[in-house]
Amino acid sequence: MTKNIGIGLLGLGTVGTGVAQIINSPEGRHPLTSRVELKRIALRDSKKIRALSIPNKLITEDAWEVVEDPDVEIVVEVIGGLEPARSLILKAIKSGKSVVTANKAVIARHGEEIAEAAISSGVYVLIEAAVGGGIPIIEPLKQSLGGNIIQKVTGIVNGTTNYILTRMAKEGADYEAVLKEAQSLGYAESDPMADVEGLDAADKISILSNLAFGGPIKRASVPTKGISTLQNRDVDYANQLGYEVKLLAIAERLASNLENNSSLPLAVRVEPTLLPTGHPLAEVNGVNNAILVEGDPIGEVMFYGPGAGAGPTASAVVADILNIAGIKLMGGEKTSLDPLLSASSWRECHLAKPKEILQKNYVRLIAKDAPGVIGQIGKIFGSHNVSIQSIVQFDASEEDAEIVVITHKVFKGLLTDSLSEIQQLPEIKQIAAHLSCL
Ligand SMILES: NC(=O)C1=CN([C@@H]2O[C@H](COP(=O)(O)OP(=O)(O)OC[C@H]3O[C@@H](n4cnc5c(N)ncnc54)[C@H](OP(=O)(O)O)[C@@H]3O)[C@@H](O)[C@H]2O)C=CC1
Ligand SMILES: N[C@@H](CC=O)C(=O)O
Repeated sequence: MTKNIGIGLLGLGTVGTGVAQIINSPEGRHPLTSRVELKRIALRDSKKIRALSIPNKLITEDAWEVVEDPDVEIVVEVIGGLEPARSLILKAIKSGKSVVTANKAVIARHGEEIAEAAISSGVYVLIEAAVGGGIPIIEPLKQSLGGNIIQKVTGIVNGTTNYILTRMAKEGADYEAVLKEAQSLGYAESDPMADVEGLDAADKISILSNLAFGGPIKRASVPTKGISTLQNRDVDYANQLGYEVKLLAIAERLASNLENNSSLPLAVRVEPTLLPTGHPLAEVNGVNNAILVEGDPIGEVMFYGPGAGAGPTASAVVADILNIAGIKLMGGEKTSLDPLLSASSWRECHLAKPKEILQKNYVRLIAKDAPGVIGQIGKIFGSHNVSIQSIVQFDASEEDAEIVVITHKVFKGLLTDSLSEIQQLPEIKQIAAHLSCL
């Protein structure tokens, strides 16, 4: 019998612990599970090992020992952050080891460099856990949907913020308290600002966009707005008007026919968005994520499930480990011959200018409660060709009114121009909120 495949685990926190638990309990699982073996595990502080029976000799506080260990054939990177994660991954690849990572931050920024290194070393880098936690979405985009022209990917891809928004909307829970809870459940990033400011979702949509449309975009240029400034009253007004508010990550192609070799324009963004009640993503609650993919000829297909936490994320990491182990046990790696598994880019893509993007909008204005204000607002929108779906007045106080406008789809530039003009009206005190709508 051939020897088992040696695994080097970088990180033994929420995800690393989940991975170790699965590998150490192969009974009842796929037979390949008992053919992979933890050989070395790194964490920063070895006193922090959780309730796991792991022999001391496997543990090190020096992550480089893991990537350099000759018994390690697959390196699993679940330490997070950019450095030393990037350098450890590159070193592992250079040493001929395949890599499995859940680190979307590093893949969104250095994915091209890592993919190129992997191809030239003939090893795999698999990233299923980097987007959607336990939901299979990377492999479906790389393989199962390969025959489609993808039009749009719309996702709830951050479990922490969806958990917070759900608890706030359903129970009126306090933002700070629910965020702490999400941290203690292992959902949040080590710096939870990455979750609540939308950065984690922007990492994930950059990765999905690359897979869906065939080329990388500049991660730093993805327009990103999180939920930290979202106000309860907007969630409340949205609900009254028949919408749910979710942090959506969207990547959409803006051209159907392209001249050969020209760059594909994309609209990619992360922002709190109103979804009509009844939209499939409006029903996705708690830590769950969902990714709706629209393609030709498939139409719409939605991937749904737990988007964060030890078990679901470890499920995706271990699936990648077993994929690679299976190939190795069958007689070796063959990545450079296997473009679908390696997922290298094949086209140039670029982000469209914001003013070229069509979207529906929710705008909340605070105005003096004076006759004719709504008419004036409507007139200005009309003069910029911004068509209004609804305009509703809510009373904020005795003197002030809150006016909520929902527009039809309009170029962002036209909306911005009309809001600048509306802001000059003497009756308008503030443009208090501007969100997009589906
Ligand atoms: N938690 C989740 O639900 C999900 C997480 N991910 C991703 O998985 C990765 C890990 O996340 P998670 O498990 O939650 O993070 P944790 O903070 O819980 O765990 C990180 C682990 O890495 C160790 N570590 C950090 N830096 C080093 C270093 N330089 N050398 C050695 N060990 C180090 C930490 O050690 P110590 O504790 O001693 O500091 C800890 O064991 C991240 O990239 C995250 O984005 C992806 C999907 C879901
Ligand atoms: N912090 C992330 C973890 C999974 O990617 C999230 O909340 O989704």
